[in-house]
Amino acid sequence: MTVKDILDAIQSPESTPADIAALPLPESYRAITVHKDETEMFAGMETRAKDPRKSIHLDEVPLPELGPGEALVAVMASSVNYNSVWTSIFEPLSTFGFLERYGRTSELAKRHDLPYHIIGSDLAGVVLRTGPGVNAWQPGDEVVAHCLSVELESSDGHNDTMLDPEQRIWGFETNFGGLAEIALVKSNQLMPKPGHLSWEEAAAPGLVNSTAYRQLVSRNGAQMKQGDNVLIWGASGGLGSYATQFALAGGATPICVVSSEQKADICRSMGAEHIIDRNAEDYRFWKDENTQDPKEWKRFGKRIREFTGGEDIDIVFEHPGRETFGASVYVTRKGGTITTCASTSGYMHEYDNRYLWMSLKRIIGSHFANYREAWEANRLIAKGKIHPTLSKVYSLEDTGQAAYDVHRNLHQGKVGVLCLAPEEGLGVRDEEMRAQHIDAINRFRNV
Ligand SMILES: C/C=C/C(=O)SCCNC(=O)CCNC(=O)[C@H](O)C(C)(C)COP(=O)(O)OP(=O)(O)OC[C@H]1O[C@@H](n2cnc3c(N)ncnc32)[C@H](O)[C@@H]1OP(=O)(O)O
Ligand SMILES: NC(=O)C1=CN([C@@H]2O[C@H](COP(=O)(O)OP(=O)(O)OC[C@H]3O[C@@H](n4cnc5c(N)ncnc54)[C@H](OP(=O)(O)O)[C@@H]3O)[C@@H](O)[C@H]2O)C=CC1
Repeated sequence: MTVKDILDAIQSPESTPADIAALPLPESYRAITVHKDETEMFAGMETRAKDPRKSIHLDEVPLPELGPGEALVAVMASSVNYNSVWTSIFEPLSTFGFLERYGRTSELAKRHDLPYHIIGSDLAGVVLRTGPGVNAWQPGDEVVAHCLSVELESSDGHNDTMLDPEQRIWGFETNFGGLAEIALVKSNQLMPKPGHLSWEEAAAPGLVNSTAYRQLVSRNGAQMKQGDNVLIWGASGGLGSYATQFALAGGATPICVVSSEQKADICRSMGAEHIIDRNAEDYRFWKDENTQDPKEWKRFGKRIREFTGGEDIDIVFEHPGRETFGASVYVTRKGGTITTCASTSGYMHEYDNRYLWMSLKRIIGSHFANYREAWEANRLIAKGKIHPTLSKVYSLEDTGQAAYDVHRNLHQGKVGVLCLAPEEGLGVRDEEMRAQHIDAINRFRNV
């Protein structure tokens, strides 16, 4: 039995769930990996020069054993997230340390501690097998998977599954991720695939959409409400393209920051009216590597006030980190919120704390989304209220190039990867609903 036979069975209109369940599993499959013996390959280089095309490999790997509560999924498509960029450049640290630490926790978790790391934190595909104790999902089910892996043996995570002490991001802090022909997930990561989307469209939103939902909308995040002025950095990027949609759909006013006219046009096409091109307006928040320029914060704040009729920002959707954080804290209104989930430009932030405490602002740390939030975010995609922002699709062989493009900020929205799907556009089950939303679904394509 080969992976090709699995694909044939999935694509055959005659296949029943029983046929999929009866398929023998292959001994090996193709997967995108980084190698443990290469973690020092970029030592001494500046971040920008580290090239994912050199560290990312396409390998034939053995199929992992299926454990209780788990599922093996035939991956039709996946997407590139920035966490795979971090893994591929071994920053801020090598992810093999995460796999070693996980491997020490139990006999079953030892499977993850390997000399190669199969990366990727999104998938759309078909359930092949489920382990003992899995009842809600069957072979043949068409699914997407969110990337929250938890054990839930500690009460710490029982209200909010992100607070589990054994919380991990699948395909980043665990092995057997989604950039592969087959993936291993915990069954509670599975969610129904939205029927109006193709495999690659369905695989695109998962991680970033769920993260933006918690960070901006959820009671665990900024609790955005109607009329809020929301400053969104990278508003046409992975996270930002969903934050912009949430702001617009929720009756808030996004103030979108981008770095080119082309990206400004994308934001306008989503319905945003207030757009700041940070390149054209040439903000220099840092005079040199160690000194910020509050005059530039003020110039930025004045520009925002021009848009809002004098109002300041209720919520900042932060992720660039060091480069922008001082400005983000400054432009937030009295009592407003800065919510942050990342530090792409550097994690040692500096800001003037007087503007935080004297104006009673709050900084909220946010990370991915709990089970429920991930489910709610996927439901919004399935209902056609939020749309994928897929721009370009790569083959599995070209994943290194896809990660390079994301690392160098050459992409728009999300980039997809075809895993088993032989071409784009397959997997749509609800043509009628698709037709209703087709312009929004294609908004980011080939721009
Ligand atoms: C969904 C997608 C998401 C993204 O894309 S996010 C972006 C990508 N992700 C990242 O860049 C994050 C990568 N991860 C990291 O950089 C590291 O992962 C962390 C900095 C988050 C954590 O570092 P660590 O070294 O793993 O954790 P420690 O908690 O510092 O543990 C080291 C030792 O320090 C002890 N310790 C922790 N807190 C305290 C404390 N408050 N007082 C004293 N000791 C402490 C621990 O127990 C442990 O000890 P012992 O080594 O013996 O096990
Ligand atoms: N904690 C979590 O759960 C999650 C964290 N992340 C992290 O968030 C970060 C962003 O992810 P994602 O949105 O998918 O990435 P993308 O690269 O798709 O988008 C980020 C956008 O941010 C803007 N940007 C980048 N650098 C700067 C800068 N120095 N100053 C201002 N704007 C900047 C760029 O837009 P432009 O050039 O148009 O301004 C870029 O397109 C990554 O570090 C990622 O690891 C992502 C998802 C989940």
